[in-house]
Amino acid sequence: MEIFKNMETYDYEQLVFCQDKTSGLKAIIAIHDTTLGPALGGTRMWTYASEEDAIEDALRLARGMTYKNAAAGLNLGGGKTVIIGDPLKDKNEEMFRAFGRFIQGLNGRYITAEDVGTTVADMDLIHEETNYVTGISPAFGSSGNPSPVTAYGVYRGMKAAAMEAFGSDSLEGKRISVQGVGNVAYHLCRHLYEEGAKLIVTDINKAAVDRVVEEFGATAVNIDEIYSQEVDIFAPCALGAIINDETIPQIKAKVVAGAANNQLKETRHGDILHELGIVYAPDYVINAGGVINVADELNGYNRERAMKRVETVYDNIAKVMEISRTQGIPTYLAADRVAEERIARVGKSRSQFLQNGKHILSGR
Ligand SMILES: NC(=O)c1ccc[n+]([C@@H]2O[C@H](COP(=O)([O-])OP(=O)(O)OC[C@H]3O[C@@H](n4cnc5c(N)ncnc54)[C@H](O)[C@@H]3O)[C@@H](O)[C@H]2O)c1
Ligand SMILES: CC(C)C[C@H](N)C(=O)O
Repeated sequence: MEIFKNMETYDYEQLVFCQDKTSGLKAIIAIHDTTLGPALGGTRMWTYASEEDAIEDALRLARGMTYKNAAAGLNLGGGKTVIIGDPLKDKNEEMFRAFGRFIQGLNGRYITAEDVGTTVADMDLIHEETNYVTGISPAFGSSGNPSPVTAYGVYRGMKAAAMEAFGSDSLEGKRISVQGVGNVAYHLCRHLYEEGAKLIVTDINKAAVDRVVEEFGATAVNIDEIYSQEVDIFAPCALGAIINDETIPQIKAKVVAGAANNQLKETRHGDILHELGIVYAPDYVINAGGVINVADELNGYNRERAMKRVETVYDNIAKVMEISRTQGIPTYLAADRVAEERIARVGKSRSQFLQNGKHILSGR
């Protein structure tokens, strides 16, 4: 892999490799763009097939956070970490504390939070070493686990996408397939069940499936059967790249709207959905509830204020749909334009000099 060439293609600022032999920490922090502010993005722990796969995932996810934070109207840049390892077997206290010290070394350029494979308890360990971490225990005045809030945002965004596709944002009686029923999707299923939707679910974890079958009357299907279900809405809530050449021909849903990051394997798959008339709610717009919530901690966490802001996911999806419709472009492209225009606009005004007390001459 030509790392610098790859970084140059999408203009990444920084890639940090963190190694700690005692704890077994092998982490990669990717900082994509800090035009709008410090890079905020979660830490994923995953068993990658190769170091290259881990680097690629960190880079892709970090860029996604730049767009997510920009489109959500946050004054934050984009970054992400991947820790190489099995979250069920390889975690230890020293690992997260060592990682916390690496984050501290970046002096606020990167702020972390949860992602797949990490928990509030892990964030609390990081917090032992640095303040640049969010999603820590409410006992510290923090917002805790972001997943239920992400789920609420996805639910609201799904309603906005339904409005576009069906002319009504009611999900009552809608058939909705959900791929992966983990932290976010469990709460999403609860909202959908409470509104009267019919759920069809799958997961590689049987216990997770059983829970939503028992609690929300969901119907379970095999992993590879989820794409071809006769449903109104398909909600990808596991990992990325699941909208691809193999899956698109199977999809019968009129709407794709879910929590997973990087759902389109390639951008051309967003073009194909558009051509087929399938309404795609861009992943980083619809799943921004969690980051909106943890970002509020930077102002001293206020749940009411944070939840008010999470409500904007509905409006943000509606806006992207409107741009797509009026300009005749796919929704993923409409979302990219919203994010890129904001970064360009704000970046331009931030380029004007503003005394910040750290002028090079001030120490003389
Ligand atoms: N947690 C958040 O607040 C948040 C915020 C924004 C985006 N996301 C994204 O949403 C997605 C889900 O996040 P989460 O926190 O719920 O993670 P999670 O690990 O709790 O849930 C993911 C679920 O998907 C299942 N899964 C994995 N591979 C699968 C497969 N091939 N088929 C079916 N199921 C499979 C897992 O067993 C797990 O239950 C991720 O892509 C994450 O990056 C999460
Ligand atoms: C900051 C977080 C809550 C990050 C979250 N995992 C996301 O992808 O948005």
